Order: sequence, then structure tokens, then C-alpha cells
Amino acid sequence: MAIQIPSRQLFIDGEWREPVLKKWIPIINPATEEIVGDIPAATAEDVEIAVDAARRAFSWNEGKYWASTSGPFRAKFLHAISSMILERKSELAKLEVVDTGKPLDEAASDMDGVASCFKYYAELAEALDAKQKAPVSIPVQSFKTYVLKEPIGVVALITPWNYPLLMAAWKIAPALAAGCTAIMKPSELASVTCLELAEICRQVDIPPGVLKIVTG
Ligand SMILES: NC(=O)C1=CN([C@@H]2O[C@H](COP(=O)(O)OP(=O)(O)OC[C@H]3O[C@@H](n4cnc5c(N)ncnc54)[C@H](O)[C@@H]3O)[C@@H](O)[C@H]2O)C=CC1
Ligand SMILES: NCCCC(=O)O
Repeated sequence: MAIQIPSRQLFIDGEWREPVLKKWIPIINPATEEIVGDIPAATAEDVEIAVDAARRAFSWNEGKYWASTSGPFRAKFLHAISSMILERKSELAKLEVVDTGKPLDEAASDMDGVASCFKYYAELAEALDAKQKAPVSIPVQSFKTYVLKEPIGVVALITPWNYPLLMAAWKIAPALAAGCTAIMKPSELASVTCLELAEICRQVDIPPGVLKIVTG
């Protein structure tokens, strides 16, 4: 399948960055065993930079940034990602075929799942604020009890090779919808479409540091 693998770097703080130690891992097409490109090989040095960026994105402006944006604000980015996945579905599916060796039909169906996942969590984010402080009935009159949902902070997401972008969506979409910032480490065996997700995030202007993709 003739498709050019885009040349990407690490996605940190909203921009592409070379890995500190300038190491790369070859991408091997399992169907032909040919080397078809490479991905950045991040090391601990890059992870430190990514964690620092994620902490700043979570809490800068005295904690009034991503973590305390409104659900609809966060949903706007998740909807935009979902739309762009559908726009690029055919290309993303082909990239995943070359990266994993799975059949094209299955890869295309995975891309529908990716788009649906971002849309689903966008809708949950939109509904989240109205559900905050939902009262809980307890048999004691002297307490007021309610449920408050708060983002936990910076989350690290490790995903597998067999559904590269779908499993990334399953982890990234809920984390971002909840107001967490995230560092994603795709499988070193299949990182290509996750790096394309980084490019999509860049194109939809997701605030810097909210999502980092660190391959290696
Ligand atoms: N594989 C699948 O079909 C599914 C996987 N998941 C979830 O995705 C995640 C990864 O799935 P696996 O099947 O384990 O994928 P996997 O065996 O492909 O491993 C994914 C990545 O984990 C890295 N890894 C392994 N041990 C590590 C460690 N100690 N520290 C840092 N990185 C490490 C590997 O280098 C690899 O890049 C898990 O949380 C799993 O529950 C969820 C649904 C389906
Ligand atoms: N269709 C993706 C399934 C992944 C899983 O549940 O293991």
C-alpha cells in the first residue's frame, strides 16, 4: 500500500520537538518487513520536559486553566478532533495498515470508533458542569452531601500496538473531557497514527501542554 509516512517529532507543549538525545526508532511494515520511516525515541530527559509542560497546563494561572475550564470549552476541542479524524479517515486507516499489518477494512472501522469516542466524551464534557454538586440523599439531617467531580491532574497513558489510535482515543478523550492533562506513550511498535493525532491537536489549536505524545 503506497502511502508516505509523515516525518514527525515529539509533541510537547503544543509543538514538535526533537528528542533530547536525538534517537529514532525505525518503523517496520509487518507485511513486507521493510523500514518505511522512523519515530522519535524519547528518553527520561524528554519525559521530564513533558511532565513539566503538563503540570503547567493543568494548573497555571492559580489552577484556573485547563482543569477549571468549562465542560463545553473542553468539548469544543474534542468535537474538532472527532471531525478531523473523519476528514482524514482514509489516510489514517492506511497509515495504520502499514504500521500494524491489520486489514484496511478493520483499520477504517477503528477510525470510525476513534471519531465516535471523541464525540462521546465531548458530549459528556458538555453535560458535566450541570451535574456538578448533585445532592446525595443520606439519612442524617445535619449534613449536606453532594458529588463533586474534579480532575485528578496529569495522567500518563500507555497504549498498545494492536488498536493504536483507538486505544489512544479511549484513554485521551475521557482524560481531557474530565479536565486532566495527559502524556501519551504509544506502543513503540505502532506510533504513527498517534503522532498524526498530535498533528490534529495542533491544527485544532488545543492549548499547549494539554496533550503530549511521547514516542519511544
Ligand atoms: N491490547 C489491547 O487490545 C487493549 C489494551 N488496553 C489497555 O492498553 C494498555 C496497554 O495494553 P497492552 O496490551 O499491555 O499493550 P502492549 O503490550 O502493546 O504494551 C503497550 C506499551 O506498554 C509499554 N510498557 C510495558 N511495560 C511498561 C512499563 N513498565 N513502563 C512503561 N511502559 C511499559 C510497552 O513498551 C508498550 O509500548 C493497558 O492499559 C491495557 O489495559 C485496553 C483495551 C484493549
Ligand atoms: N474493537 C476494539 C476492541 C478492543 C478491546 O476491547 O480489547
